[in-house]
Amino acid sequence: MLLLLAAACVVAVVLLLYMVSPLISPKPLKLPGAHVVVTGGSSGIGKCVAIECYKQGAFITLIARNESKLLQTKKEIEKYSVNDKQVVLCISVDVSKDYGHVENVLKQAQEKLGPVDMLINCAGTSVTGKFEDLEISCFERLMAVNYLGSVYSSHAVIPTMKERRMGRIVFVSSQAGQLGLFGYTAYSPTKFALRGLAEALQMEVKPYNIYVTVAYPPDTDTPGFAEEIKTKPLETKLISEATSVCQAEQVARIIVKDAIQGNFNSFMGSDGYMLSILTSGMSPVTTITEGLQQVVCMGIFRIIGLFYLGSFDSIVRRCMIQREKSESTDKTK
Ligand SMILES: NC(=O)C1=CN([C@@H]2O[C@H](COP(=O)(O)OP(=O)(O)OC[C@H]3O[C@@H](n4cnc5c(N)ncnc54)[C@H](OP(=O)(O)O)[C@@H]3O)[C@@H](O)[C@H]2O)C=CC1
Ligand SMILES: CCCCCCCCCCCCCCCC(=O)[C@@H](N)CO
Repeated sequence: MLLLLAAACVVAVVLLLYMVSPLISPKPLKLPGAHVVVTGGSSGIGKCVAIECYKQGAFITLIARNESKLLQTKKEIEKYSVNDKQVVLCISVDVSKDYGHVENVLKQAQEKLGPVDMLINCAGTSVTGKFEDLEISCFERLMAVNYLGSVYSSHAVIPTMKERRMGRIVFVSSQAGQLGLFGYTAYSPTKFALRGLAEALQMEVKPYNIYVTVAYPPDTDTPGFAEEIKTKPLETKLISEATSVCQAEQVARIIVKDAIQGNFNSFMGSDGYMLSILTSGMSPVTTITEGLQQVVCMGIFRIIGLFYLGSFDSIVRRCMIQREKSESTDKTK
């Protein structure tokens, strides 16, 4: 009886998804000649995203603070030109400080290279540490850069996208924006916040043919990651070993592909796949197969997830015992 009910449910879901499928599959964005803005485009994942779009014929605006890093990256990107009209524009601005300023520079970029077809919000930074060891200013700064920086840039380009009834907005979250882990009390909430923003915004702009993508990269080999690792607690390091470190080029390729297709979810690797199914919640689906996979796999992935959580808890406990031991031997010395 129960089995029959389950089967009926699955059939109903399939039918429903097929009914709404014309509404949920966007037309791919054409990159040749398109204007792509990449915040955080002078380093790491953002730089590789810019290169990937440039290789496919896009015009690029790079946004970051440090001017010399921007110019150096511009030169690097220009090596990959596919036609002699392509332009790489650099804008030095702090996306987290003054909304008026961000709005202004994006207006200037649109005057030079035309309306923005795709915005990739990649500017971001991380700080790890135990909750009580992190200064309050860290929480404020990370929220300002990672979350508000994405709000400001997106807010400045959405009106024109709505007028043109086309566009793509990408938010670069993190696997740490899908689950909370030891050491990420300041960072994770900023990445979870992007998901909430993306869901609400997607519902608003879908009728205008604008598609929102949230990317959840795992640890990725970038200058930012090299900086982060210097102060990572042992617990965070050990837990992060559950996934391997990705190459920025590979992460960028997947983000660009998903953004062009208008996929809401962008993940990397098998653990990324499991996490995205597990945390799909009430997020929009872009293909029928995606919805189906969520329905079918959610339960089994939860079981696998519980094993991961158990192993993370035991890492944290072991580290605590180890620490207490070494502290007490220190005292007896
Ligand atoms: N590397 C990783 O392991 C992962 C990274 N991510 C996320 O991906 C994004 C990129 O990370 P990654 O490539 O490692 O970072 P990097 O530190 O290598 O690059 C960060 C970029 O953002 C710019 N930036 C930083 N702060 C600001 C600001 N306030 N205003 C404007 N630009 C700014 C930097 O330039 P400048 O300093 O000159 O301003 C730089 O171009 C981040 O959002 C990060 O959280 C997600 C998952 C994993
Ligand atoms: C059922 C499936 C379970 C899968 C468990 C996966 C375990 C996740 C470990 C995540 C490591 C945190 C990555 C943060 C990356 C990041 O954003 C920073 N490096 C930024 O600099």
